Amino acid sequence: MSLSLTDISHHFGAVRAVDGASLDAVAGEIVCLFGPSGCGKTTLLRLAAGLEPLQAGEVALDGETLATPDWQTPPEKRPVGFVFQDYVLFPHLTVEKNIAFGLKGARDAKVRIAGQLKAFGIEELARRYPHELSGGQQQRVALARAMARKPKALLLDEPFASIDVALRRRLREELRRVLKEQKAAVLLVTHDAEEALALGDRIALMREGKIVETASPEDLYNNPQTPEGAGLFPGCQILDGEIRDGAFRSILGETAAPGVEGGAARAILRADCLAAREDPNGPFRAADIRFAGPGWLVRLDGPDKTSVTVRMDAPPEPGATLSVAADWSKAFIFRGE
Ligand SMILES: Nc1ncnc2c1ncn2[C@@H]1O[C@H](COP(=O)(O)OP(=O)(O)OP(=O)(O)O)[C@@H](O)[C@H]1O
Repeated sequence: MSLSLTDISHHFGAVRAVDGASLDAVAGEIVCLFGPSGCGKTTLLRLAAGLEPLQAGEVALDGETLATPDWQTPPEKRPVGFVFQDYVLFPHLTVEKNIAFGLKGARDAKVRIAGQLKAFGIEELARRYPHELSGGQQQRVALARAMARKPKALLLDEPFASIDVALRRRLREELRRVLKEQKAAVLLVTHDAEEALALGDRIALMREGKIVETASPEDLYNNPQTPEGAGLFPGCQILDGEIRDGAFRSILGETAAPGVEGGAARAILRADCLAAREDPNGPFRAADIRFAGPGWLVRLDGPDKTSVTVRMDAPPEPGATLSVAADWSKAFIFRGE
C-alpha cells in the first residue's frame, strides 16, 4: 500500500508553487514535508487531497490513479483523511458527532468513535462543542475525526500549529504512536525541523516548489546531499567561504573539498564541532553570551560580518578576543548560491 505523487507541478497565475515534485509514502510510514514558508508544502498536500485541481502529474493510491489533470476522484470519495488548518470542526456538532461524521452507515461506528476518543485522550470531551475546547483539544478532535474513517492515507498540514511547545512535544509522541498503530501512509507538512525529525520516518525537503532531497533522519545526518538536509539538525552553523584548488577556505581555515566546483561555497558544521579559546590575537570577538545549561552559548563576530556560535564551559569576558578551531570531519560543504 502506498500513496504516490508523481511529477506534480502547480501554478497560481505566474507563481510556480510546485515544480515537478514526486513523493511517496507506504503504509505505516510517516513522511514529513519540510521547508520554509511559501515553498509549496501546503499546495502539494492540497493537490494530494484533491482540494485543488491537478494541473500536471498524477496522484495514486495502491497503484490506482486518484487524480490526473483530466480526471479526479472527488476528495470525499478517496480513502484519504486530511486535517488542514482551514478545515475546522463543525461548530454545531459535539466532539462525538464531529468524529461520527463520515462514518454514517458504518456498523461499527460506535466502537470506532470510542476507539478514537480513547486514542487521542479526549473521552471526557465527547459531549462538548468545539467552542468549548482549547485550540489543542480541537486539533486532537480533528485528528480523531480524520482517523475514524480508517483512511489508507492521511494528509496533515501543520497539525500542531496552534499548540504550545510543551503540549506539542507530548502530542507528537502520541500522534506517532497512534499513526503507527493504524498503519496509514502519512504525509505531514511542517516548517518545524524538530517536529520533522521527531515524527518523520523520512523527511522530504522542499525549496521553491521542488523536493530537493528525501531521506531518513539518519541518512540526512550522516550523508546529506543538500544544505537543507545538512542544516536540519539543531545547533548547525553556516560558514561562508570559497572553493579554490579543491579546498574550502574560510575564516576558520581550510579543508579539502574534493568534487565541489570552485567559487563561492558554504560549509554547514554540526553542533559542537567548533572549539573556541581566548586568544589576544584571535579574529573573533565575544558579542553575545548566554547561559544554555550545561554550558554557555557565545556568539562570536569575526571580520567580514562572519559570525559563529560556540558552546563554552565558562563564559568569556564580553568583548574578549578568541580564536576558533573547527573539526572539519563534521562539516558538509556545498557550492554557494
Ligand atoms: N490560492 C492561492 N493563490 C495564489 N497564490 C497562492 C495560493 N496558494 C498559495 N499561493 C502561493 O504559492 C506559493 C506556495 O504556497 P504554499 O502555501 O503552498 O507554501 P507553504 O510552503 O505551505 O507555506 P507556509 O509554510 O507559509 O504555509 C506561495 O508563493 C504562495 O504565495
